[in-house]
Amino acid sequence: MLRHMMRRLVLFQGQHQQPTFRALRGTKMKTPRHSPGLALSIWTLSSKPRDFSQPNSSWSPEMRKVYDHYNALCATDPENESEKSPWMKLPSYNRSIKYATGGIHLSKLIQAEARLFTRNVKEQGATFEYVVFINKEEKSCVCVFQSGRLLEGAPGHVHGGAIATMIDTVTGTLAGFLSGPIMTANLNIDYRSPMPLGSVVLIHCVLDRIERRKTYITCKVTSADESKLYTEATALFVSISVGHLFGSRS
Ligand SMILES: CCCCC/C=C\C/C=C\C/C=C\C/C=C\CCCC(=O)SCCNC(=O)CCNC(=O)[C@H](O)C(C)(C)COP(=O)(O)OP(=O)(O)OC[C@H]1O[C@@H](n2cnc3c(N)ncnc32)[C@H](O)[C@@H]1OP(=O)(O)O
Repeated sequence: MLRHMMRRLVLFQGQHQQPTFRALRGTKMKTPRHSPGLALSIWTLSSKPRDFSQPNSSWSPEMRKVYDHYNALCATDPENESEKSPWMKLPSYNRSIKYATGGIHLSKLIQAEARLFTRNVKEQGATFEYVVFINKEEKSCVCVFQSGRLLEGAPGHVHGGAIATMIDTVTGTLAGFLSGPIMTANLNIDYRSPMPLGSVVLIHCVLDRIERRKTYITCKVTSADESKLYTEATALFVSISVGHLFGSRS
């Protein structure tokens, strides 16, 4: 079965050369030597999966305010339509495979019950509410994150593992945008001050460098007004072939 699914993924690889995020960016980046060029284009999904990046009623006024601020940055200036904004909002699904062409069908074939860790609770606002905005020119991103009541660690504060999850997700999203399919190889986190449960924070990530298959990202987590530093991190992502997920070492 696994071998069959892998063959399907490899077939997709052969048919399409545009990784999702590269297609979204519309600019050419140097493809890492081992990047498989997985068939990824959210435009060609056969039916529409739920996009978790849309506002919902669990969002606090502060979450909505920061979201509106970054969302406005994504809009093209009507007085200067030829100049596209470097900012874009990323969609967010409950399975990463839904980013692939035919993703809905693949997501039913491959471990149909699996869900992305950060998007697996139906109750809105209970765990991870977040949206990622990418700045294509700066090779950076900002994630607006509101923690829910089920993420408690120290009383009244966000669990360090939940913070690590969000840092992995956001640094990984930026690395995936820049380098195609990747996996986290190394994540270093310094927790500087406790993060109040239910608060809205910003996760700022920027590309440090790309060396062959290695993409290095740095990250800072701050309060929504950026006056308080909660967490700092560095992350290393290694480009993989799809076969790597099925046990191949190529
Ligand atoms: C279907 C594809 C999906 C792709 C998804 C992409 C984007 C999707 C977008 C949105 C999805 C939404 C959010 C989620 C996004 C991301 C967050 C989740 C990511 C994860 O949560 S993922 C789970 C945790 N992750 C693992 O489960 C990895 C286990 N691990 C391995 O699978 C291997 O270990 C691997 C692949 C890392 C490397 O293996 P390998 O055999 O391919 O490569 P090799 O070992 O040769 O290393 C090559 C060069 O990296 C250097 N290097 C390697 N490891 C290092 C380390 N730790 N420290 C320092 N340097 C290191 C070497 O020194 C060498 O460097 P040099 O080239 O200079 O010699």
